[in-house]
Amino acid sequence: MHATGTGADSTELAVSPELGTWLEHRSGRAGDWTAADLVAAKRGRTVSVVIPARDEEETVGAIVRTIRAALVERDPLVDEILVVDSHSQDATAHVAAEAGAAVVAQDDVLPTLPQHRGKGEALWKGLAATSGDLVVFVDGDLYDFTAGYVTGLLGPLLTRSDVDYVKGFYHRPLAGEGGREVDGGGRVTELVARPLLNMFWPELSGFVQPLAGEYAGRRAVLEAIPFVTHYGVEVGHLIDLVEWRGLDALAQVDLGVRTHRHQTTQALGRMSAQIILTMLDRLKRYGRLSMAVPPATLLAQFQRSVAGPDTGVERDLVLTDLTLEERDPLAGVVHDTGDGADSGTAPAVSESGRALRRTA
Ligand SMILES: O=c1ccn([C@@H]2O[C@H](COP(=O)(O)OP(=O)(O)O)[C@@H](O)[C@H]2O)c(=O)[nH]1
Ligand SMILES: O=C(O)[C@@H](COP(=O)(O)O)O[C@H]1O[C@H](CO)[C@@H](O)[C@H](O)[C@H]1O
Repeated sequence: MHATGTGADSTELAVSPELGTWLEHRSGRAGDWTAADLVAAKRGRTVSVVIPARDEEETVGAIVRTIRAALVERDPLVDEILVVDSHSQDATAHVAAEAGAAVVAQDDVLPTLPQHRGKGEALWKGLAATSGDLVVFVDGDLYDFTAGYVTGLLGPLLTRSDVDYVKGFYHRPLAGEGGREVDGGGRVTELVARPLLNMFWPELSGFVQPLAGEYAGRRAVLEAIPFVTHYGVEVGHLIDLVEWRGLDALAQVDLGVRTHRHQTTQALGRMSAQIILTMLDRLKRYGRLSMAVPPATLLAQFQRSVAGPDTGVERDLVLTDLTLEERDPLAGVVHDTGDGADSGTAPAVSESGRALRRTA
C-alpha cells in the first residue's frame, strides 16, 4: 500500500496492517465482473435495485432505462427496479414509471407505522417494498450513471460468501456555475465524515467514499440493521456493520466517476449536522464516548435576508430540528406489525406500489 506523509518527528507514516490488508483484498473494480458472469453466478438468488428519489424527474428516467436495457432485457441480472417517490413535487413518479420502474410513494409502504421524512426513510421503505435476496441502492440524481455501477456492486456479493455489504467509490467532480473542479465533490465526506471516521473508527478509514450513495448488501444483513432516517443513514450503516460483522464483511468497488446534482452549502450544513449527530449517537451506543450533556439538535443557520432584517444581524435566522430518528431493523418490524396476509409474510405494499409477499 503506497502512502505518503511523515509525522511531526519525520517518522514514516503507515496505516495499520489490518487496514493495509483490507485495502488489498477487499477493494475491486467494476470491470472485474461482466453482467453475463454475474447472471451465471446468481444460482437462483434475486436482485432488487432501489432508487430513492425526491424531485429527480431530470435524471431518474435515464438511470432506470440504463438498468432495464442492460441488466433486465439484455442480461437478466436485475429482477426488480423500485423507485421510492420521496415526497416529490415534480414528475419523478411519472418519469420513473414511464422508464419502466415500479414506483411506490414513500408513505404508502408500511402505512400503519408512524411516517418519517428523509433519505434513510426512503431507503428503508424501499427495502421493505422489495424482495430481492440482494439489494442495490442507487441515488436518483446521477448524471453519468452506467450499468457498471450495479454489476460492480453485485460482483463481490454474488461471487463471494464472506462479503455482506459493498460500497461504491469514484472520482467526484464538483460541477457548478464556476466550472468543474475535478475532485471537488464529496464536500461533506472530506470536511466532516472522513476526519471523524478516522478519529473514532480508524478501521473504516480505508473507505474512499464512506458516504457514497451507491451500495449493495445481502437482504438478511440489511434487514438486521437500523436505518437512520435522514442523511446519517450511510455513516450509520458503516459503523453498525463494522461493529457487528467486522471489517472483512465489508468491501468497496471502483465505479469510475460520479457526477450528481449538488446541494447548497446550507443544505450540506444540515446534512453534516445529521451525520455528526449520528456518529455521536454511535459513539455513545458502542461505549466509545460518554457525554455528560447530550448534543443539542436545533441547528441555527443564517441566510441573506429576504423579508428584511429581523434578527439584528441583517440576516434571516433559519432553525432546523435535527433530532436523530432511525428505523429499527426491518426484520423485527415486519413481524411486529404482522400486516401480511398470513403470519410472517411482508405486508402488501399499497396498490400504488407493488403487492409483495415475502415469506419470513
Ligand atoms: O428526503 C430525501 C432526500 C434525498 N432523497 C434522495 O436521495 C438521493 C441522495 O440525496 P441528495 O442528492 O439530496 O444527497 P447528495 O447526493 O446531494 O448528498 C437522491 O436520489 C435524492 O432524491 C430522498 O429520496 N429523500
Ligand atoms: O459525499 C458527500 O459529501 C455528499 C455531498 O456531495 P457533494 O459535495 O454535493 O458532491 O454526498 C453524499 O452524502 C450523502 C450523505 O451520506 C449521501 O446520502 C449521498 O448519496 C452522497 O451523495
